[in-house]
Amino acid sequence: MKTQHHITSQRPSGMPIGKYRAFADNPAVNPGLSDRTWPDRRITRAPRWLSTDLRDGNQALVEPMNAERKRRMFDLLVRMGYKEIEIGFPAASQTDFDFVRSLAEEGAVPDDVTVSVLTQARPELIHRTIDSLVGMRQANVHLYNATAPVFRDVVFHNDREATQELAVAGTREVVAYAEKVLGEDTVFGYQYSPEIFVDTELEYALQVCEAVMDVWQPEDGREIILNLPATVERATPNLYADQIEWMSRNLSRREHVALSLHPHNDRGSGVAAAELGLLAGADRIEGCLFGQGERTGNVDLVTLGLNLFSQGIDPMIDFSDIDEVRRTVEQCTQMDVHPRHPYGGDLVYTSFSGSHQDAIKKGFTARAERVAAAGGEESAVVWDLPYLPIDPKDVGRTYEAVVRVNSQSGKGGVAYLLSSTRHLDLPRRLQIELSGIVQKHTDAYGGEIDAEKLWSIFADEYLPHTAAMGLEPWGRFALEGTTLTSGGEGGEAVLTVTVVDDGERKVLASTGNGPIDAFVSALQETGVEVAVLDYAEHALSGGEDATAASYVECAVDGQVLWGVGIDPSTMTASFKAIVSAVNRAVR
Ligand SMILES: CC(=O)SCCNC(=O)CCNC(=O)[C@H](O)C(C)(C)COP(=O)(O)OP(=O)(O)OC[C@H]1O[C@@H](n2cnc3c(N)ncnc32)[C@H](O)[C@@H]1OP(=O)(O)O
Ligand SMILES: CC(C)C(=O)C(=O)O
Repeated sequence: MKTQHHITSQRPSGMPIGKYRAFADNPAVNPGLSDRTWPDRRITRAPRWLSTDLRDGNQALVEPMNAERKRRMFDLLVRMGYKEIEIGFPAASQTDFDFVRSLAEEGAVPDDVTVSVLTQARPELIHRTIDSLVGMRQANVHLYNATAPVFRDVVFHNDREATQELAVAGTREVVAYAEKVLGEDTVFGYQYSPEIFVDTELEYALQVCEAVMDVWQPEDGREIILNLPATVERATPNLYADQIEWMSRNLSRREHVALSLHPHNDRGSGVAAAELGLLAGADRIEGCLFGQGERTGNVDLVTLGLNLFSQGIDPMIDFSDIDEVRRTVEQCTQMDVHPRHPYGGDLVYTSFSGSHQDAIKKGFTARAERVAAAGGEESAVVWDLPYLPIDPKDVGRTYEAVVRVNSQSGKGGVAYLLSSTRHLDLPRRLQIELSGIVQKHTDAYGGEIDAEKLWSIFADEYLPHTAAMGLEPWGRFALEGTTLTSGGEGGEAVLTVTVVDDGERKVLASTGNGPIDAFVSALQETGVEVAVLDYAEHALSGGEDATAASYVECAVDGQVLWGVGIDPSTMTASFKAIVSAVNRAVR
């Protein structure tokens, strides 16, 4: 046999790559830091979060949220613990304006929450925006204008000076109008975003931000939020981190600046960009739950928060009922969260494949032992489970969905499902036998075997006389009753067994070293040769009428196979298990 070392069949795609340029090659946007510090840093605490679900998220919806859906989203964000919430673009529509007014008039914004509203740098829009805030306790106006060359040239037909002047004049207008309109009761703050920051020449972006700061005059107790958006994500996240570190180093009055990130996800690396940007010195992140937002979305606040959680860092946001969060977001946005979405998707804690299920099952067993050794103190034992980066229970998921069985599954998954839903702890060789039986079903019918279906397959195979799932009883033998008396010669067990053998009631009497030995001898009277090879049992529930499960591996006329019995009496459960094995052998 030859071994293959290289795949050599790749060929040029023929796609028009000549149209594109490497972003990193532009020295105006790539600071080319050789002394960057972010790669050696660690994130040790949560940043300030701003949810822009009601603005950037909302403006990206086919059908923007109505007042009722906006309110439901707002209340969710407050419940989860977001302290900065962008509640809309009040100048965009009457719905947005009225929503802001309703929050102000109903006093619906908790004292520790600051709302924010977005506006273009156009006086009439600024006025309308600030008018919406009257009576609000704490509010930020967020003003933006695009600063990147293609926007200056193509969209605004403005040179650098005029673009900077738009930002400066807009800021002046905000300050002047807010002073005129908002009363003493409103704590008023300001945020500026050079939109399309990532494509803007860095020196120029810095210059515009400085000019805006000169108007706002940040100082102690008067911060400015400077938000540096990856309006369209354009490069690998390390480049965004370099840009952020460069800005953070070069901004004057840095101690009065809340340096904010606003990543989008066009290249699918919004989360990575946000995390590297934090390492690079940012203080604050703007995003949306489950990454709603323009095109491929804003950065996902759920993933960012739970990424922190998985590292033992408090996200300062409550994700303990992730399904409720997801349901509310789906209702409000009328968009589905993908089943594979990190942390919140339907399938993200689920394993179908055999080796994963096996490892998870072993992981749960090992963890239970460690927790027991720690005196039952769950949080004293570090989470370290195969394939599960966080404990699904911590976000309100049950363990039932962790393992789902289909044609890719093995014994571990099948055993896990029976154990978690029916509390049956099958011996290893029985797991292997059952897995083969389940595999035949999945091969024949495809699809998933859920817990109910698995139980019906199991009951039909091993418990044919249990009135489970309305299954037809089958099998040569049915056990009607047994009477055990001890005290035979030499302390032998003396047993009377009543069975129905192919429709005929038989009363069999026998003796043996113990009840099982006597039962096997009784069956021999019917012409069946049985030897018990292995035996296991456990209780199924606590209390006086605890039900027992018995598993018996038998050689029946030379054929080795398992039987299962369930009965309130351990002894009867083991007799039933032997009958189960015999019936299976002669089926
Ligand atoms: C990256 C982002 O997400 S930015 C936020 C974007 N969100 C939204 O736009 C949602 C809400 N927007 C709207 O409802 C509308 O755009 C409105 C009500 C604000 C304005 O509507 P209109 O007056 O009809 O203008 P329109 O949306 O077409 O805006 C384009 C004009 O605004 C100018 N403009 C765009 N952005 C800005 C800005 N930040 N500051 C000043 N002027 C701007 C454009 O240059 C253009 O001017 P022109 O007509 O002289 O060529
Ligand atoms: C207004 C700004 C912050 C924005 O939404 C963007 O650049 O994506």
